[in-house]
Amino acid sequence: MATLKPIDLSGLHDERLASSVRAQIAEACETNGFFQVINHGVPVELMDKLKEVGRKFFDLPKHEKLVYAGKPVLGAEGYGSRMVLTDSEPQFWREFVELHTLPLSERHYNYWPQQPAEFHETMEKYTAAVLDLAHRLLSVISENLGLKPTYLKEAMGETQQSTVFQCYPPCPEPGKTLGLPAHSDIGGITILMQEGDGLQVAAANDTWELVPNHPNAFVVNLADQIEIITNGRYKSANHRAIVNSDSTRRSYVTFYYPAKDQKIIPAPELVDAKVGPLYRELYYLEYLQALEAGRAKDKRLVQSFAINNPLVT
Ligand SMILES: O=C(O)CCC(=O)C(=O)O
Ligand SMILES: [Fe+2]
Repeated sequence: MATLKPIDLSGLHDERLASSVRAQIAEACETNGFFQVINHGVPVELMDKLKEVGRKFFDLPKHEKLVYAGKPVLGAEGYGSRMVLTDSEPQFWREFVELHTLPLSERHYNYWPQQPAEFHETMEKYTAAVLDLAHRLLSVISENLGLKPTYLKEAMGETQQSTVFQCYPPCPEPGKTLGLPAHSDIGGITILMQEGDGLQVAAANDTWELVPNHPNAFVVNLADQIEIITNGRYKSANHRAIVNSDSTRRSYVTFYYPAKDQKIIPAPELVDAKVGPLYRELYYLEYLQALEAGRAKDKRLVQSFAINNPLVT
């Protein structure tokens, strides 16, 4: 499992190893689109620094964090918290800060914490390094599919990027809630680092498989728009975050996704001429609207864009 044994990306620069690394990425993408990477080119000191500024922010008194409170609407930015225990629907047990970083015009600095003082500079450096990693991964993934290296990047148009700092405090009754309920990511590709175990990905027979925390590794997962663009060759897997009773867990999640007016189309090269495309064309805005209208409980959101096809489950 590529989530258990991280893929060593340094091999991409070594002629003798590159094809094996590419094959490992292809296999992970075909399995469930979840894998971990090490030696990925993002400096470890920068990863540690982002974790440090995140931790220092969450450790501030509540009233100082509320200065950055976001509005409860889709695509909102800023600080928020939801701590719900219930016997019925899975709920949230988390604090978070969500910040847009790209395009530059979407950086709303009023939501960016002023404390700790190094927050802004660290965010800027970290998200630039993670953007570069996203582009390198998208290029390998495109080539693995027989497409030109820039295919997936271009298919998503002008890059949008945001980072969510997630903080899951200890929970007195972890069986009665979830950090984050099951979902697939709606954008293109997600790059996450975690502190502590708690991320789980859907496995066979309605079970959940832990994505173990490897220090200095990133967890990469493919999201819904990649599923559509690859015409279902690569799936966007459901995942969730569980909580525990004795320690705080944090994760730092960077989303890469299309602009609202970007048209998303299954790559013609990946469409079987006899079967036709498995998903319909859409503008990304329609996807956001479908999300806002509510996810169907028993199916993944991306299935509502499938063209009546039993191959899309
Ligand atoms: O905290 C985690 O490990 C999962 C976060 C996640 O899935 C998300 O933010 O979309
Ligand atoms: Fe997610």
